[in-house]
Amino acid sequence: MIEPTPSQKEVINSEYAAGTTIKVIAGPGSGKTLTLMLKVRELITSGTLKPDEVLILSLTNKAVDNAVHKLLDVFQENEPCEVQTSTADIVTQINVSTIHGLANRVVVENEGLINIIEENGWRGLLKLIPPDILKNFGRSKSGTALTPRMFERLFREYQVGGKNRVQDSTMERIISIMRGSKVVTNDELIVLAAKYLDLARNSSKPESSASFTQDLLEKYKVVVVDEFQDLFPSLLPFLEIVARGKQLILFGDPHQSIYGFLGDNKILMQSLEESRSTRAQETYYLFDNFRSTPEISQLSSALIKENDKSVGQAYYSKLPMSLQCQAIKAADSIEELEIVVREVCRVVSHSARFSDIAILTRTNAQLNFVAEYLGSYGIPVEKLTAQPDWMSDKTVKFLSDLLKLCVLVSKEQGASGEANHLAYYPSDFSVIVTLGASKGVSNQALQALFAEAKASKVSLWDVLAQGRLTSVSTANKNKIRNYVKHVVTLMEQLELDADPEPVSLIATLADTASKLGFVSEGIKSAEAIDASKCHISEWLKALKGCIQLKPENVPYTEWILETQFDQIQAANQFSDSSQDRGIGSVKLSTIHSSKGLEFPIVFLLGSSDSTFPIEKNALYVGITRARNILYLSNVSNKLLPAQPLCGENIPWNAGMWKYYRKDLKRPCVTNFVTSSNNFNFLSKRYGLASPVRSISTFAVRASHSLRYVIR
Ligand SMILES: Nc1ncnc2c1ncn2[C@@H]1O[C@H](COP(=O)(O)OP(=O)(O)OP(=O)(O)O)[C@@H](O)[C@H]1O
Repeated sequence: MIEPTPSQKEVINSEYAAGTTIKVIAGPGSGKTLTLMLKVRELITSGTLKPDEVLILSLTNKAVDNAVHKLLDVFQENEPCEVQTSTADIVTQINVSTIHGLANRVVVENEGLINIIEENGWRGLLKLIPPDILKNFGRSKSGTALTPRMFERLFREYQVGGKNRVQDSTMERIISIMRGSKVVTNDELIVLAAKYLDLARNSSKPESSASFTQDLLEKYKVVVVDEFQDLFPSLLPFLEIVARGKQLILFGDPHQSIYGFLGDNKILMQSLEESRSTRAQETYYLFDNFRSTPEISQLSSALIKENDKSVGQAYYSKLPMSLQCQAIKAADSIEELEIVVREVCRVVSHSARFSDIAILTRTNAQLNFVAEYLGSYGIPVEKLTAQPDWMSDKTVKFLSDLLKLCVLVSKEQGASGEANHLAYYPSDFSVIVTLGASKGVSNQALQALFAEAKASKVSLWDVLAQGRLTSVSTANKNKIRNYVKHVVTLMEQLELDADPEPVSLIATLADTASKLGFVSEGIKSAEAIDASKCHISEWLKALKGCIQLKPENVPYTEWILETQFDQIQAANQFSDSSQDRGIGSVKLSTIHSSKGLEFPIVFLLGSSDSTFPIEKNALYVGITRARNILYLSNVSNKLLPAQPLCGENIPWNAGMWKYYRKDLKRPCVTNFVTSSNNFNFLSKRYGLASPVRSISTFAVRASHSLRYVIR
């Protein structure tokens, strides 16, 4: 059990008072996240607040995932509290959410199901633009076809252009399709949610407001925000209204602010603080560093050149590890990765495991290159992303889109006449996305059908279901009839009112997806199929959790779609096991996705192209992820001192390994081998036969160790 330091205790025991603000500023590894969890535990176990009066907000699904795990940990280690409720029950009642997830719940509650546009949505919308217009309208610099991502960027630029923008009929048409089919971007979601909260607050009959919206205004007493330095100005209207009248507790580290491209965090913080009516604010600092060795901490402090305020009295300090940070200098990316492979091999020949190691890059493209390169040596790797992989899996998304289509179409069919004759129908977007992703339906056919629907003022689904297909070719007709037939069967099979059981729900959706010839660009290899199966089973786990959180009067299928942002919390709380996934793999992450995490060994890759150096705060985040060993490769930043970076003979540094094993509570192991036979064996298996660099004794040993660990 961890004993909080005096400064952590001050935060944990700080007084609860409605309308006040508590700000906790602390460096990496100072126990911010832990203190946040202990503070929440204290508020609840002391009886000050009930679990359902606490709202914890994060920016990414991964951070929510992390927070739920940590909450479960801190409540589990607590002595049995007076309230006879199990840990999982208490944690279930605490609302841990992403800001966008919360905004989504408010909007859905007030205007029914909406679509938050993602890559498949942009791809679908792109299919509605005729080729001649597309040609003039947008093209990549290299002249290649417009990708959904490029289209999304153009759309954003157009919207930001405001009143001064030159009207573009295609963009205007896309905007009206989006409005009509309830399709919003993430930024629009925040604005809409703030609008509904404001309406509810000013309503003369508050009891008439929807209950989640009302709860958000009244039920919660404390709003805790983790990583406040990552908040950006467009979140302000929503945050300000959610936190009004409550105690707002903000944890963060301004030096770790790395989302500057979304807007200035300082502007948001200033406006947020000014908007608090009482303006009573207390600021606390945590000065300890439980994570990094003094050698690594020294390097990170040199980078930010801490000012007086943030240099306080540390209560706890680690002993030196007798190893300075390691500098890697390479002529190009290949040489850089050759050195990384060699060093990975060196450390795993000793007490390190592959899972101790993280390789951090600046961009996703670099990350993919590293994954491929290490993979070619047979080194197991695992990519970390800002949200769990299953949430962005294309197959999971398609199945979810199919479900949404069925729910929306059946709602529209059940609606009274007044809902008809709309310019666009909510189900239109789901048809565009699902029909567009099914095999063999051309863009021209989709455009013709859409035009027909608009001319007749009926929904796109009605055009298809009524067989008004005169404007499309015979081949397309057959595909579309096939699509309609399978979707109609799916709607019958799903029995939407009868709350289908999650396993059969997914099985039925998957069966229809295969009959529709759904092709996911991601699924081309056997490995990708395996990964997709794994993602579907994780989704299933989340859906099972969702059932347990569902209010009685909402149909299950609608609940799944409404809460899709929050399923991560359900997946965690109701999971049967908390097994360590991916043990034995080197973690690969962009610096951005590594936030809040720590690893015993970190390789921070720069780039051989020094014209684009890593931004200072990102470099700071990367460096401070390391617990024991830090390699900086081709990181050129003038703010870093030339010393104490140096190259050391790590394998023979016995004192360092002793420290390493003690710190990570590892048994003493030695994997040494000198026989070249092992290398010959491995060189065939892992393609080590003709390495770019000469084969040293280390390579022999490392190869042997690879064999051990991979087995
Ligand atoms: N009082 C304490 N005693 C011992 N270990 C502690 C204490 N407080 C925190 N730690 C440990 O320090 C490590 C870092 O803690 P935590 O992840 O909460 O830091 P953080 O401030 O949130 O870091 P970052 O800003 O990088 O996200 C964890 O391993 C945690 O268990």
